[in-house]
Amino acid sequence: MAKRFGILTSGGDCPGLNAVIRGAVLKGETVYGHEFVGFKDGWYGLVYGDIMELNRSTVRGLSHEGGTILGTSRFGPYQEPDGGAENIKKVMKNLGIDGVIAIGGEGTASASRRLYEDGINIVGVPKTIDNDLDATDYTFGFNTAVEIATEAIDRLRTTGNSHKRCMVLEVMGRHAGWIALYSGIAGGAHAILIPEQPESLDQICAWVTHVKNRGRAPMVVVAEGFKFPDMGEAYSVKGLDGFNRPRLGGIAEVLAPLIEERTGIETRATVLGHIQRGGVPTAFDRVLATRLGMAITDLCADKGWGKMVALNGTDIVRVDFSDALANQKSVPADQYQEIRVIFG
Ligand SMILES: Nc1ncnc2c1ncn2[C@@H]1O[C@H](COP(=O)(O)OP(=O)(O)O)[C@@H](O)[C@H]1O
Ligand SMILES: O=P(O)(O)OC[C@H]1O[C@](O)(COP(=O)(O)O)[C@@H](O)[C@@H]1O
Ligand SMILES: [Mg+2]
Repeated sequence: MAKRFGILTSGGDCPGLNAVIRGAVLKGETVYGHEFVGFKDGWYGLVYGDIMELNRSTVRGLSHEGGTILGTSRFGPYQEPDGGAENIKKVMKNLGIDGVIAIGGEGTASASRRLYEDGINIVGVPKTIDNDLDATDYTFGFNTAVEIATEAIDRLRTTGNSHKRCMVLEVMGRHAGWIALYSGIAGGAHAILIPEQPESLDQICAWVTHVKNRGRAPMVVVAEGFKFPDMGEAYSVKGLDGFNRPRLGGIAEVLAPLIEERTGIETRATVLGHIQRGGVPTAFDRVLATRLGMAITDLCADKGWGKMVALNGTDIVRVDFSDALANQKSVPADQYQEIRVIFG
């Protein structure tokens, strides 16, 4: 019997979300005869039954479009006064929805696990540009973010060289420094600073000075979540997000004047911000997202509630929400050391 599934995108947006939606709807309709709706603005659409129809024609040409046609938010499914599993079950029943497909990061997966434990038919697709979700080798959106950050480094290097300045580029990465590490390696940065590995100002300035003494313009890449050894929390001056977590961003603006003061080298900071999350996904991300979207309809057809699809090597596999949430995927110390030896 044909089934009807509701798709939502939750948390920070990320290039490739639309490709997942398209992959799911195309395969679900073609192979299983399933029907789909989209919940608008993340969990909000599920809690309030705010939906849009999804079918072959509404997902046409979507795989190269950034953002999410469904909208996203940091609204929580248990948010008072109307959230909670019992209300959601009623909404699903009224709309004739047999299962929910939640596309999101670790926050969305935590909420999904809780809903699953409370009796909701729900499956997940991992997304985050930060690439910090365990149980999947890569998340779509990450490759796109790395490409954008690498292009930014290339551009900063030419202007830095012209003025013989030290250039500091800040990229996203709340808990994990994957974007900084990959773009920094690709762009030949002279120092890469990540949340997992505190570095002292003395050490950073020693690298910068060494580069300058060789007649080069120093290029430093820093993740927003980077901390000096004496910092308890990452730098945050922008208040809280919709889920009451500190909004990060701006550590490059702190670091640049410190470098300039300490080394005497003129230094400029650039905060790349949401440019990393916008626009057209790379081919790699479109392929990964489309495959995950198609695989999630197989999971729905098999009633694999409580699970997510994930990339393992070149295969799309199924993992429990709990396994995906057991660990955060941080940059391992040895991978950082591997590149750190050539800093400066
Ligand atoms: N443990 C949790 N229990 C219930 N809801 C949660 C939980 N963690 C996150 N959420 C909800 O899911 C939303 C998406 O999570 P968030 O961390 O913001 O994005 P992402 O899913 O991209 O990591 C949050 O803003 C919050 O409303
Ligand atoms: O400005 P926003 O939308 O609150 O999000 C900023 C955060 O979202 C991210 O881009 C992605 O995080 P999530 O994947 O957990 O949503 C982080 O790198 C960044 O700290
Ligand atoms: Mg998150």
